[in-house]
Amino acid sequence: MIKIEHLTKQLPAGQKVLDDINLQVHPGEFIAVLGGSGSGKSMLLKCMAMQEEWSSGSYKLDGVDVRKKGLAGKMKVRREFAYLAESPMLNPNRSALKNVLVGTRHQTPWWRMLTGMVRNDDYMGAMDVLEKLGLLDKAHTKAEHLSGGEKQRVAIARALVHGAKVILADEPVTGLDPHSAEIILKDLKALCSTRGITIVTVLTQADWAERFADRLVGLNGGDIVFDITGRRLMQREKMML
Ligand SMILES: Nc1ncnc2c1ncn2[C@@H]1O[C@H](COP(=O)(O)OP(=O)(O)OP(=O)(O)O)[C@@H](O)[C@H]1O
Repeated sequence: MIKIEHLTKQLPAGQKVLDDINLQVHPGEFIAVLGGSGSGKSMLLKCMAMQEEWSSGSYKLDGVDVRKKGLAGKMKVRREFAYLAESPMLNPNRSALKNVLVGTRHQTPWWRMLTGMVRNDDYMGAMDVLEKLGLLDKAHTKAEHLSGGEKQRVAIARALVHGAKVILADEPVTGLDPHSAEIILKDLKALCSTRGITIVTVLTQADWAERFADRLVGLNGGDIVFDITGRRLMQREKMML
């Protein structure tokens, strides 16, 4: 379980971007983070990924306070969590398959990053995941020739192949056509139910969140203004964002 207590993120200029955030996330949950522009959604995900320093607060993963563990704690988060940026960081000159296999800096030994060498078992595992995400026919296509939605799915496949237990996805469907957006959200949802993967995702459109998420967390000005079971938002709740 992920337990965040009193997370505050203050910028050097003094502005509090996140203010006393308390959040518990259970394994296999699908949480959508909603909020207006500048409400702190991306910062929350980056703090959860430990890509941003916390100003204060405690961060426990299965009872272990990772902030107190220093570098070892950060490495645990980097190993177990995958942070998916809005535009996935793929090597444009490598195929979808190679991007999945080679992984990112924190997921892969340096020699594999350099040489791109892989073992047969890894190859089969990656093809398996690509197939499950409907990308088998794109496995050998260079990343630069993939659509935005396909790139997102390659990033999801990469996270899975490298053993992520938690996926933090920042606006994974922004800019995609409705069909591609639906495929991605269905894939993410299926990962929760079939593999017990935990998903925390920023969604800018409330209707996607209402349809797919188990829980809706609303942010405004760095505060959580609601934390409710996934359902249609009431007008009053929409006004809080
Ligand atoms: N590195 C930074 N330096 C200065 N200000 C920052 C930095 N990162 C974030 N901020 C500020 O913190 C606030 C929250 O940013 P954040 O990116 O989390 O917003 P958001 O809710 O994701 O917004 P959007 O939907 O527009 O992406 C904003 O006011 C933003 O300008």
